[in-house]
Amino acid sequence: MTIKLGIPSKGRLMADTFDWFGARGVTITRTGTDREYAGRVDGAEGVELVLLAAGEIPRELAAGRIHLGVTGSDVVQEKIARWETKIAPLAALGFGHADLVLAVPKTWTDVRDLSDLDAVADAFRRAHGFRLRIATKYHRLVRAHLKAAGVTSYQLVDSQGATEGTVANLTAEAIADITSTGATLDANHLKVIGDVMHKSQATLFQSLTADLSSKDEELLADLRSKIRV
Ligand SMILES: Nc1ncnc2c1ncn2[C@@H]1O[C@H](COP(=O)(O)OP(=O)(O)OP(=O)(O)O)[C@@H](O)[C@H]1O
Ligand SMILES: O=P(O)(O)OC[C@H]1O[C@H](OP(=O)(O)OP(=O)(O)O)[C@H](O)[C@@H]1O
Repeated sequence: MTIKLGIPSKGRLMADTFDWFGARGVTITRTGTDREYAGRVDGAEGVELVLLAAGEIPRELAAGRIHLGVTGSDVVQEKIARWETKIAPLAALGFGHADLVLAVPKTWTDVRDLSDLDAVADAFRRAHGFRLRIATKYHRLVRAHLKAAGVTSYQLVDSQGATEGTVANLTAEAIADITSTGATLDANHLKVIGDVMHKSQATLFQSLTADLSSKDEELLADLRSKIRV
């Protein structure tokens, strides 16, 4: 019996997660070659490391295939319908900060907030015969935010990467994506409008659906007390 701990398999999110656990006396190390997705956990008994793409950790938590997982709060809320019923946040980890924002061309000087966008979107539809396109991979979060703001004349077009480029490529009029420094938006001549739709950061989550034997409950309680969450 082990507790399965899902950690992002690459990049800053992986390195910062290793540091966060290390600072609490739980040492995570990769084993094998650089390209081998294997590792070990020392300092807590019965914890198995599962290295996963950050974007897949929400699904694994919701399905109960891992007990604990670290990923951005944005991907959990985006990928899992009624996420609170399947996944519980245990601790915000203080890194991986990113804001989900809506952005339009800087040349749209009259558009500063969502009510301006709503007006432009209606005019766009009348002029072009189709709805203004917003490129994003955050469909659920963007739809919920625009619905709450009463914006209806738009369509989402899926973009799984390089989203800020879609406006110059003429496949969208606006984008919704995460930003941290703002450099990518700026380089692509875009400006943020309206409020931040979601403030994301790396978070330790617990699955509410994973099976736990009584031995697992003990292992989990031991790990949680060591990392103080
Ligand atoms: N520039 C950034 N600054 C801070 N956090 C970021 C940034 N880009 C992505 N993230 C965060 O990283 C997490 C993973 O994002 P995402 O699934 O897009 O991963 P990715 O890096 O594209 O990985 P993959 O290539 O494996 O899909 C998200 O929670 C997101 O908020
Ligand atoms: O505000 P900034 O600091 O410029 O960061 C924002 C960029 O970072 C992420 O992209 P990433 O580099 O992960 O590539 P992606 O476009 O393939 O998702 C995100 O999708 C933005 O494009």
